[in-house]
Amino acid sequence: MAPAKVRGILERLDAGEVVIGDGGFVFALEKRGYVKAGPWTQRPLPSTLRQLHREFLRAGANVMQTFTFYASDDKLENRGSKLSFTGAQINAAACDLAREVASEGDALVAGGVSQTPSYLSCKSESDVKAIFKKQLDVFVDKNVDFLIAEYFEHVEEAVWAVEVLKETKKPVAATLCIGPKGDMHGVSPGDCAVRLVKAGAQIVGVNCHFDPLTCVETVKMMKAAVEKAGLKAHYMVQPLAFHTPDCNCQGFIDLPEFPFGLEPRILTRWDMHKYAREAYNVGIRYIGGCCGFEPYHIRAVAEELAAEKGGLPAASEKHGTWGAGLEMHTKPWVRARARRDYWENMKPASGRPLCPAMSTPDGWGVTKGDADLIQQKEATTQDQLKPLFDRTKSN
Ligand code: MET
Ligand SMILES: [Zn+2]
Repeated sequence: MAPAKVRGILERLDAGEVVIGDGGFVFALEKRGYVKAGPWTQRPLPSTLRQLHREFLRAGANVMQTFTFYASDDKLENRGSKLSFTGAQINAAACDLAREVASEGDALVAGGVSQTPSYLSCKSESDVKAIFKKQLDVFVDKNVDFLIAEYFEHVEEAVWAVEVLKETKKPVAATLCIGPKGDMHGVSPGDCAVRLVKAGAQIVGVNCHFDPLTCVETVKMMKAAVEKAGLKAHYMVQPLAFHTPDCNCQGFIDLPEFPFGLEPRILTRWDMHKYAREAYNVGIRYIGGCCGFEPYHIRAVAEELAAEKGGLPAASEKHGTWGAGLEMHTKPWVRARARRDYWENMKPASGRPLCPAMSTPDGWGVTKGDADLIQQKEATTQDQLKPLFDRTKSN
């Protein structure tokens, strides 16, 4: 049960407050060796999740998202996973853990649904909605504070998700994983946002797939279109913590480094200051992170917005704004870096000889409606992989 005194998401946003989101769970847990890239969510992970939620809370996050990314029954069955847990069990455990940690601070619990293999495989609207409904039943039972439809490449599916989530009467946020070029069917960010608001989402924006400033730019386009249509909404952004200047409309999924070689692209904490300020300046008030975001990235967002938030997060005790914590460093030249203008102007070297600054995205251009994207339940065989390997070689 939610403690009565915690103020809701709309109450906070309506009052003009900044709400800080959490970070990238699937990527963080994959690196720590607890989830597999692709299926991502496959089982409850009590102690690991509790610790990660706590780290984001300590870093200043006001929202604990349930670790339910891709935890719909159709995705869990996907690609031959032999699972010992049902979707309902995984979703319920995720809600309990998020609530346990949220109650340790002033945080809210958000139940999340994401795009489904059923949609990509061209199943009907009612089939896809039934998948969302199953996850939603658990979120209602566990009384999450609000709902997020996140990581949708096609606005049509996101609208279906919002329509289902709305039935609960809980606040609904919707974020697409798109950039300025729009969704995978070519619908512009502005049109996507208008459709989501009309479907009933009170908070709209983007998550994942692109770097922070590209995501902020995309949400700015959404905001302009929603306002032009005479509608009202709150805005939200949860970008990657990777630089993606070379991406096409499919975002970082198309980069050759995805998902196991992205490290050289990670944003520094100082890049995060710039992101947080940009997002705030365009009027976005729910500011968080997605893949690549570690707790220290969220701490940087919270530090940049400390004046607006009315204070620093607990984790800043070990940091000090703009490197102030270096005052006690052993080496004098490092102590000399305990100041804002040093970190604000420092250009980090990549340290990687012979590496290009940018990559060429794969650009297979496969999306919903394309036979190659029909999802299967069986594990992919070597025979099925071979033509894919060959195609990559010829690119
Ligand atoms: C691939 S996007 C993943 C979003 C999810 N909220 C996570 O952080 O894990
Ligand atoms: Zn992500």
